[in-house]
Amino acid sequence: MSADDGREPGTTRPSGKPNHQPTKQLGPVTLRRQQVDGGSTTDQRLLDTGGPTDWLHADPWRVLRIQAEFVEGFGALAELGPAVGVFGSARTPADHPSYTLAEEAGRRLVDAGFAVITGGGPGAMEAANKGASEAGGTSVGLGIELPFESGLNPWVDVGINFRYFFARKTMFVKYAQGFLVLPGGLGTLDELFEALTLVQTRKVTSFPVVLIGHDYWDGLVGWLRGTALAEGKLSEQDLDVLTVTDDVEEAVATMVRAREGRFPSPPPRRAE
Ligand SMILES: C/C(=C\CNc1ncnc2c1ncn2[C@@H]1O[C@H](COP(=O)(O)O)[C@@H](O)[C@H]1O)CO
Repeated sequence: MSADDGREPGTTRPSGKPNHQPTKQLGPVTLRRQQVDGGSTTDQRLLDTGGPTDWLHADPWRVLRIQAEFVEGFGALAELGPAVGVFGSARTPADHPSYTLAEEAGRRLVDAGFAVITGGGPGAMEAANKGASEAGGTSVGLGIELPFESGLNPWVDVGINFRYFFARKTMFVKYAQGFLVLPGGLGTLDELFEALTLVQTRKVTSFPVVLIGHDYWDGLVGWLRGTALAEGKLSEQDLDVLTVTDDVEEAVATMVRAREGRFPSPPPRRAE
């Protein structure tokens, strides 16, 4: 519909075409015949609170929610400073050695000047947030809306709740300079392999990934080297960023070294 034909945009128009079928123009999208919703106007649907709400959940509108997640995430984390992501099982109980290691990791990372970013959930995430918060550092939780809602753990001091995994995952890799990965299941493996893929494809550079716990991770690393690498499915270089240790202090030292490599002292200012 043209803007100068005297009719409200997006409403029914006699076109002169067969049967004067209603036409609706939504930006670049044209709808005709039964695709046009019952001839109601935009403001009518806005004010008619009893009306159908399906449009709220339509994919084109979902884009705005997705966009909002990026805007809110970028806004909340813009001034975070150097940070490390800590990942691990949501099911790690508080009396498990992995919980203690995650807590120690959170604390040591803060002592080394890092903010700590986790998935904001229970288990290893909670432990890392606890260590970071108790050490007086910045304890970030990027939560995810799940059908079995567990909410942000109580040790998250800066929390954002995401609906979309992909928006949340962007925040992890954008704001963390490396990952410490404790024993975990599918969620942890997803986060681990996303980081390795982004390094392999040079989407992120200088991004150390430290797996904590030889007993848990050696089998996986052995398979990556003995099968995936041996059969040419990845290259030695792709695994260069990956180390395994039982020593949290060493894991944090790896992050510090990477930070020093990535952020050398700034060049002297030029005289004006
Ligand atoms: C399973 C339970 C709660 C799940 N709650 C979560 N909250 C936030 N983030 C989560 C949650 N579950 C998984 N994640 C993400 O995946 C990683 C852990 O997954 P895993 O399969 O447990 O290894 C973790 O790093 C999060 O980013 C009930 O307790």
